Amino acid sequence: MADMSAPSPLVRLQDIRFGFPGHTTPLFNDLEFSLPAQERIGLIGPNGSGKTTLLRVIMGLLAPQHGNVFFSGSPIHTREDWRTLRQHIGFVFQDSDDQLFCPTVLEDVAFGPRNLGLSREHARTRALETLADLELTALAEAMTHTLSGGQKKLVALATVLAMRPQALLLDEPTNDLDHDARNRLIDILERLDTALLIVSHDWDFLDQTTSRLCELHAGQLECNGNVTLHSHVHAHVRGGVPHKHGDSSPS
Ligand SMILES: Nc1ncnc2c1ncn2[C@@H]1O[C@H](COP(=O)(O)OP(=O)(O)OP(=O)(O)O)[C@@H](O)[C@H]1O
Repeated sequence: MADMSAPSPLVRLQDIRFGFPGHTTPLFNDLEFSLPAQERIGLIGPNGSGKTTLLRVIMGLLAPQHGNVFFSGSPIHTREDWRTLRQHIGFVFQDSDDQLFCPTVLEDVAFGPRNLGLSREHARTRALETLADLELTALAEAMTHTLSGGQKKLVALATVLAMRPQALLLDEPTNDLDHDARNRLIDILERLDTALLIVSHDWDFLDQTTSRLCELHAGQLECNGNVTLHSHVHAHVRGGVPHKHGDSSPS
């Protein structure tokens, strides 16, 4: 019997079917997924399996042909519902240029808080705090278009964190990052208490930042059990990809 006292997951996908127009087979079929508060999930799957598309469905950027998206236990129906979800779930795009559109870094990072209704001054303070947390203060007045790919990625993360989200969806966050920036990102994510859903082909990064893996394969999502005490990545044959598993799984 369901535990009625269990808190609702932050995000839930119920019975999702989605296909792009013109494609004969849907990308997702009867897909189910839950992201509980503070859970850290790595989303893996072959190229073209639909990982980015899944993040876009969660954010309401693509509408499924069937099924429901829930935020904190409530099904999303209206534009206002989507607005609420987007205020609490931050999406860091694969391409930072899709995320950064203001002339300066500070303006970009203050944009989200302004949208949440904070005053200009409060939004600026929030943006500066967020940049300081990420050790990016030196970039505050920089023109966004002059940043390197790695700097843009961290600033894109700052634009989302400035909104104090309950969950972060990150699409291939280590692309464009050199070794130091990648380590900085790992440190930053470790310090957060938000839920995480990270799409990545970087196994080592997922091993360090997440505690469960979900694999997209043939339109379905398969998630392993909790991996909290003992986890490792190895070349276990499941869909031909390495995966992480917990004590309960056979090695
Ligand atoms: N706007 C679109 N219109 C039509 N087809 C699309 C569109 N966006 C993606 N697709 C197709 O949908 C499938 C899934 O794409 P998606 O980018 O979600 O996969 P992915 O798992 O993130 O891939 P990768 O690991 O290569 O980043 C691919 O076959 C892709 O070509």
